[in-house]
Amino acid sequence: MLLCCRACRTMFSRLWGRGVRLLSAPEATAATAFQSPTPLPPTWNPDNRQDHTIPFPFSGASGMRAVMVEVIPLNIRPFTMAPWLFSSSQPRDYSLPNSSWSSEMQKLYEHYNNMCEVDTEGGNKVKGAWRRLPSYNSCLEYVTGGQGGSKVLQQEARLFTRNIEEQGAGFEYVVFMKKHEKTCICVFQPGHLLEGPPGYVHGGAIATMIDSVTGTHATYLSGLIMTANLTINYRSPIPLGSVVLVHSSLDKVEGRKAFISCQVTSSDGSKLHTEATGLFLKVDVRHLLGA
Ligand SMILES: CCCCCCCCCC(=O)SCCNC(=O)CCNC(=O)[C@H](O)C(C)(C)COP(=O)(O)OP(=O)(O)OC[C@H]1O[C@@H](n2cnc3c(N)ncnc32)[C@H](O)[C@@H]1OP(=O)(O)O
Repeated sequence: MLLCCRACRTMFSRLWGRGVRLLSAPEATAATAFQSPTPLPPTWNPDNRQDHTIPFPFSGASGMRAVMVEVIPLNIRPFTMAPWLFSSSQPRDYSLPNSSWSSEMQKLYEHYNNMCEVDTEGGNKVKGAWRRLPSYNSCLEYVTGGQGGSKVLQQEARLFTRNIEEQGAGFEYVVFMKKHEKTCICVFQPGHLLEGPPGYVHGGAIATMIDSVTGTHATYLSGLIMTANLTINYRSPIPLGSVVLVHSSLDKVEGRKAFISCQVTSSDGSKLHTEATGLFLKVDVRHLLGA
């Protein structure tokens, strides 16, 4: 599906949370080459996204760009957002290593990354049990497309955990998802701006990471979700600048509800810092829009 007009966007908003994935530019190019029954509008040019800016009259927001989406009829659905919808360049993937990462953080990243699915030179994928989840600092705009009911989320909004510009000062983390066991693991290095008690991480920052990791996990499992309940027990303080693991596992799914449990441990797993349980409810995009 090419998001090029009001009808497509309306369809996209209806499919949101039911296995919709935005395609990357190379994927979109391949899809149009092999699957599109009709030629794409001349405005579609993945190599120069500035050229396919199109008017977006029904929301009042001009400059929306066309993107490709793919509907994936699987139980576990990727939920890759594409902030380049609003940008002429690829967004920064915050889950990739940077110079602030300690050697321990880097080592753990490589440990899990080496077990991920990889692309080979021939274009084939070598299956790995894990998948690194990319992480961006902004989400795309949601539209209802309904008459008079469209609402656009603030373009200036930024994901809470990714809005500290100084590398290493705030939340440095990467989430990996194990495909078949419905578990996620996050390697987390809390920076000095997350202080609570002297030298230790603030409980709210720990709660934020737990909500983010379990919420991301629930999103990949169920689509669009909201946290309904989070119960946290703090067992031992987390030193600032240390590296910890946030383990997330799906306990059960009951209708719209996903029950997830979580433990924050030292990097070798020997020390329990925090444990939590969360309830996530699958919601319709209209819930976010207050419709
Ligand atoms: C890819 C990037 C990912 C980034 C990840 C970031 C994740 C961050 C996630 C968040 O932080 S979300 C923000 C914090 N959460 C909120 O602001 C949610 C505010 N609450 C609501 O919007 C609604 O209350 C909610 C969507 C949670 C539920 O409203 P609904 O109208 O959809 O559900 P309803 O009240 O009809 O209840 C449905 C069922 O859930 C149960 N339920 C609802 N809230 C509950 C609760 N708090 N505790 C226990 N059960 C609850 C309720 O009893 C009922 O059970 P039964 O079906 O068995 O009768």
